[in-house]
Formats: sequence, structure tokens, C-alpha cells
Amino acid sequence: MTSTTTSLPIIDLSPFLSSSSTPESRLKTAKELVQACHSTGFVYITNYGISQALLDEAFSWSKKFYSLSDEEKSYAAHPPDSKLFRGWSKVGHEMIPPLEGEKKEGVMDFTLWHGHDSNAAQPNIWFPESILPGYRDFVATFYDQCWSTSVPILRALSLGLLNDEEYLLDFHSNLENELSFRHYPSISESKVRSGELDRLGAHTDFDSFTLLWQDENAGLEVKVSGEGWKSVQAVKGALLMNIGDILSRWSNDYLISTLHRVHLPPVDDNYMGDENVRMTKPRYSIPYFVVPKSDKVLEPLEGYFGEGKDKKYEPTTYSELYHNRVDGIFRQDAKAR
Ligand SMILES: O=C(O)CCC(=O)C(=O)O
Ligand SMILES: [Fe+2]
Repeated sequence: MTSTTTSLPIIDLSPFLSSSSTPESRLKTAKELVQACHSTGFVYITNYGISQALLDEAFSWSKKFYSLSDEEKSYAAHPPDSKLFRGWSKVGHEMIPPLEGEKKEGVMDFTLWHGHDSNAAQPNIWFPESILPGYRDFVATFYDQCWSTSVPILRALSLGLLNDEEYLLDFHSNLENELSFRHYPSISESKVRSGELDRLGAHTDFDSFTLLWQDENAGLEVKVSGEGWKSVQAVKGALLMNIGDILSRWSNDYLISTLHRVHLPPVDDNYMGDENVRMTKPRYSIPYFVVPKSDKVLEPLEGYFGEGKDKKYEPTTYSELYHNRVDGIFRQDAKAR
């Protein structure tokens, strides 16, 4: 059954980008953002400081990369024995570990991962400059821009949660976040409907929060409590932001890390081919995952436990949590479709 579309809260971030904003307007935005992250975990953000022209350029570089031959793309191939999110994963190389009740075989997903070039612990994998001159420079610029957008979001979350704009910011930096260019190739509608294949299996993100841009070929769905899977489409001028497991855990489950997947689009225009053998149109998306500094100790935030609320989680670090989580994502036995 095709899911219906859901409407998500829209937060105007401009008070956090303008130097002339008042403390009242910042607090109001911060409270609205935190409330949205508490109730739905997914929210649209407008006026966040990235131009449409830069986004168009990002999608255009992604399309240029995926138009290369497999041989050319392979220069940046994710090494089969690596657990780092770097390089290009061909179809079937990455799989979301099965979730109870949500398992789908044969997840289809092309991904190209990048981090910060100065992150020596997680080195980038670049193809030769001659293959796509200018690509590497663009990615560095765009990666920095994503961080520039994450800073006001961190400030807003921190102010809304703790009445302190700096607190969460101190736990994050530009060094360990991850940017990904994703390409979901055309796939048979009936095979997805029957459960034989899916595009990106149901999961929660494992970061503090994610920024996500998607093209017009819908497919993203979120699981809305009590309602089931609902489609979430791109809104021009807005980025989609969602809370990941880390901020959820950190806030003692006050903010929610919502289950989501990439499945079938609800819109006829997003398909091609004959009625009986309809195929989805190829889809592109760009997530940027904001993670805490790997060695900082994360303790449930003050005010979110006590007075009748249990402290549900022990102090830990992102690197400890991360190691358990990545097992099973990269497959050595990737099968082509
Ligand atoms: O491609 C999308 O729209 C969603 C991607 C996603 O959920 C992820 O990479 O974690
Ligand atoms: Fe995700």
C-alpha cells in the first residue's frame, strides 16, 4: 500500500543567523525546534544559510560522479574490509542491519562518503583529479558549508534544551561529521511492493542529527507513531533535519530518533515505464551526519532525568557506541541486482 504524505513542522532558523535578532526571537525558535524534535524527530528548516545555487551544484556533482563508468568510480571504492564510512559503495555493498519486523532482503543503495580532509583517523578516499576536475574542491566547500549550517542548529537545540547556547556546540566540531552523495537507481515497483527488494531499509540514524536534501523523486518515509509509514517529500527552500540516536540518548529519550527508510514514491510522476512494469525514477539525496567528538563523555543532560524520571543511560563516548553499531553494514559478498 502506498503511504500518504505527512506534514512536518517548519522552523525558520533566521533568528540564529542574523546578528540583529533579539534574545526573545532566538529563544522562541529554539523552543519550537526542540518541541518539534520531541514530537516528530523530523523537521523542515528554512532560512538556514545555504543558497539554492550551491545545492544545485552539489546535486550536479553527485550526478556527474554517478554517470562515470564503474571502472572510474572504483578508484574511490570503499575497501571491503574497512568499517569506515568513506569512498564509493556499489549496489548492495551496504546493508542496513535487519530490524525486527522491518527486514527486507536485497537493499539497493549507491553511496559515496566523504569526511573532513584533516581527519587522519578516517581518511578520505579520492579518485584522481583528472576524472572529475573540481569535484574535490567543491566537496570541501560544501562540507564546510554544511557545518556552518549545523552550528546555528546546535545553538538552537542547546538553547531550547538547556538554556545554554554553547553547551552542545562544545561537544561537536567540523572534523568527524560525514557527508554522503546517494544515488538510488531505478527499481521495479512490484519487487519493492512484494518485499523482495527495498532501496534503503528501515533504520534510525546513529548521529546527533542529520541534515538531508533530496531531489524531487520522492521515496523517503518516516514511521509516525500510531499511523505507520508516511512519505516525506522535498520542500523547495527547506532542508530536512532529523534527530539521531545520540541526541535521543543524550536527552534521555526526550528528543526522538525516528525510524525512516527509502521506499516507494507516492507520486505517479516519480515512476517511469508501463503500468504493469513500473520502475521508480532514479533518485539522488545528500545527507550530512553531525556526530559528537568521538572521545567526549556523553552523560544524560541535566534536567532530563530525576524527579520521577529514570536516568536510562550510562555515560559513554561516541567511539564506544559507534564500534558496536557499524558491524554488518558493509558486505563483502555484494550481489548485483
Ligand atoms: O536518501 C534519503 O533520503 C535518506 C537517507 C538516510 O536516511 C540515511 O542516509 O541515513
Ligand atoms: Fe537515515
